[in-house]
Formats: sequence, structure tokens, C-alpha cells
Amino acid sequence: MIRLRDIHKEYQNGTKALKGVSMQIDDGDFVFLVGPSGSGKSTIIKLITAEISPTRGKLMVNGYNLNDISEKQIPLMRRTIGVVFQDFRLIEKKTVYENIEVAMRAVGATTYEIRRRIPYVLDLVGLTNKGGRLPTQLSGGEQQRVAIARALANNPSVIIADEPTGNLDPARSLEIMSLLEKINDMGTTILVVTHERELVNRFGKRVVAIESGRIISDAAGGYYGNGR
Ligand SMILES: Nc1ncnc2c1ncn2[C@@H]1O[C@H](COP(=O)(O)OP(=O)(O)OP(=O)(O)O)[C@@H](O)[C@H]1O
Repeated sequence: MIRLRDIHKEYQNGTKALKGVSMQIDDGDFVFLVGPSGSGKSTIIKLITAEISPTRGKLMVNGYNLNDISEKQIPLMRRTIGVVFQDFRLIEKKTVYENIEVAMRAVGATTYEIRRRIPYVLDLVGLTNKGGRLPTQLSGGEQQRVAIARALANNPSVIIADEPTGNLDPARSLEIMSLLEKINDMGTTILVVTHERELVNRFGKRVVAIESGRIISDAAGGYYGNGR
């Protein structure tokens, strides 16, 4: 569960990126976070992943109180979250299998666990026979699937996807969003930051809309329309 209570974030240069944001994402939720450029979406994600801390307000992530989390606990908290980015962020010189292996080794997984888990996650994202490929030998949509498989490798309770379809054509974007929906149906909480109105409206999930650092609407089956 992720809970923000009256979160304010002021950057060092004085920019007030968040001005009293409260929201709760329960286990199993699927949430779209939408809003114009500069509205505060990335700031919310960076707060949740403990890359930055709030100026004030309460922040809980998967049982960790980020207001007084120790340096030692931060990596443990981060293991509960898998993150997917617009630009995939795969290691180009490593195969698909190795990209996922690196993420698992980083948290101390055993060779046995790695051998068992990687075929499972590759199968889940529809890349059963592509473990030996390099990222450059895959399409953009396939690369994003690898990134999703890697995010899932350590069995996080939440996947955060920051503009996951920003580099993909509409058909591939729909496939990626459907894959995230499938992963959500299997029990993982999903938070997707996106600008893609058509996709948001098509999926009929909860939509949290932010503007100038404030939440302006939060509705199940929300609609992401033009010119609010
Ligand atoms: N490190 C920083 N220092 C100062 N100001 C920042 C910093 N990062 C972001 N900001 C400012 O905070 C506000 C919110 O930025 P944020 O990146 O959260 O927006 P966003 O909604 O993610 O935008 P986009 O859709 O363009 O990624 C903006 O005014 C931005 O310029």
C-alpha cells in the first residue's frame, strides 16, 4: 500500500512541485497518474522510490514509513517496487536473460532461483524464446517487455511505469498496457504515468489527475479528457 498524506515538495531552487498531495494506492489497484508536463508526476514517483524526500507530509510505501526510513532500509523498501521507464534502460551488451539475471543477483538471488524465475517471467511477458537475444535484436515493444520482466523478477508488490509507451506505436502501446493489466489481474499493484488519453480512456481504470502540484481529480473509471 502506498499512502501520501498532505505531501509538499519544494526543490532547492524554490520550485514548489507538490502543494499538498494526498492519495492512497491499495494493494491490487491499477492507477493511471495523468497531468500536463511539469505538473508533478515524476516528483511523486521519485518520492515513492525514495530518490527524494518530501518537504513535509507523510509518506508510507509497502509498510515502510519513508519519513524516518534508515539508509539501510531503503534498498529493502525498493525491492518491493519494480520500475519501468519510457526508454527501457536495458544493458545493451547483455542478453535478455542476463539483463534479468543482473537484477536478481543484485538482491542476492541464488542460481537456482534465477534459473527458475527467468523462464517464468519471460513466458509471462510473451518472450519465451528470446532470452538469448541482445536488446538491439528486439523491437521497441519487445524491449519494453524485457524491462517489465526484469521489473517483475524479484516479485515486487508494485510496478511503477513512467510513460512506458512513450516510445512505442499505438498497437505496441496497447499491447504493453494490456500486459500491465494482466500482471495486475495476477495481483501486482500497478501505477502508470502516462499522457496517452486514448489508452487511459480505453482501460477504464482509476485515474488520478494532477495539475500544478495538486490533485484535481481521482476517480474509478475516470476519464482523461481534453482541456479541463
Ligand atoms: N530537481 C529539480 N529541481 C528544481 N525543480 C524541479 C526539479 N525536478 C522537477 N522540478 C520542477 O518541479 C515541477 C514538477 O516537475 P515533475 O518532473 O514532477 O513534472 P512531471 O509532471 O513529471 O512532468 P513531465 O510530464 O514533463 O515529466 C516542474 O516545475 C519542474 O520544473
